[in-house]
Amino acid sequence: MIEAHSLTKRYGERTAVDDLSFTVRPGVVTGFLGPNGAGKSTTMRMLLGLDAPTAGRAAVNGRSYAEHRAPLHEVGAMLEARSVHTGRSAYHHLLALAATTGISKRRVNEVIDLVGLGSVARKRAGGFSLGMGQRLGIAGALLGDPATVILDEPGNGLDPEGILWIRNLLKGLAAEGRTVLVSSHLMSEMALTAEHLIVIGRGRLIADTSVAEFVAQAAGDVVRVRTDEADRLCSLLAGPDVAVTALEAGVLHVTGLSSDRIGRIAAEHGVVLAELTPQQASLEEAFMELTRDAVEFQAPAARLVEAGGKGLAA
Ligand SMILES: Nc1ncnc2c1ncn2[C@@H]1O[C@H](COP(=O)(O)OP(=O)(O)OP(=O)(O)O)[C@@H](O)[C@H]1O
Repeated sequence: MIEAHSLTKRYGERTAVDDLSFTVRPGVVTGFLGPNGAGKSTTMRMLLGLDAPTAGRAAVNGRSYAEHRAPLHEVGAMLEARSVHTGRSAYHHLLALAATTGISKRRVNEVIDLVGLGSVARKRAGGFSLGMGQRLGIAGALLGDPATVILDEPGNGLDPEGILWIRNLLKGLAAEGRTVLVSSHLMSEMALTAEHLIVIGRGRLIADTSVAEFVAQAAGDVVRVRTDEADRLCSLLAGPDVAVTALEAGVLHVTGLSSDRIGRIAAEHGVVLAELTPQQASLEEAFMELTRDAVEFQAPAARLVEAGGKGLAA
């Protein structure tokens, strides 16, 4: 179990993490999401005692990291996959790590097999690909057979097979009753891996919810409508809380009205609909929607136009 209580970290004027509280429970994979610069890495470093909070406190399995007598057995982490002595082999890197906490050679060989590095374990880690480096980082995190695992972007640099492997690994670790907190930018992957999400933006908590609820909350009542009379339908749907976006010719995305209501309005006015589909947002869309105000660097977004307003956004 991981607990953050009002965690705050300031760097001079900049507040990287702002009064952040959450609990990560064992048994499910929890995704840790947020736009670039949201404070994910800073939070993870504070959970691991690598950064001191300006205020608040963090606990892993009931105690702060520093209070654990054998921290590698409590929490395994991979923050930067490349924090490896590049001249050492994967085997010797792990052996050196193991030696500091009395972990056996047998366990070193076990984790090497677990992450699929058996054939290259005696090679210099400096020559490893990004994906192999990630596997080595994960091996290091699992060395102490920890009850809690914290991984920052573990899928980085992995090919599709590697991504599938990490998904199954994380789910397996959670199924064994471990606490698994994992950050990622790969939303589609997170949707398949995580059951629960903690989403932050500008250092603050945006959501602490299940993946299903997160998506449902963001999806709102978007309905996809296809018709040859898009402009006319747009005027007919006009209302104070209704927004219509034209994504392509003849296709409208409507929010603020149910598909039932849209269908009735169209029928009343003889507008023929070729499609009327309530939309399920992807995790990516839900994430973009809920963190829109929290991103640091923003590209111009697609324009939304009130139905019946000055026209449709292209
Ligand atoms: N050592 C530091 N000194 C000053 N500012 C820092 C330091 N570390 C992080 N920051 C700032 O704190 C904020 C949060 O950074 P952090 O790396 O935790 O975000 P992140 O969510 O992990 O981002 P990314 O997804 O890009 O990795 C950023 O604005 C960053 O510039």
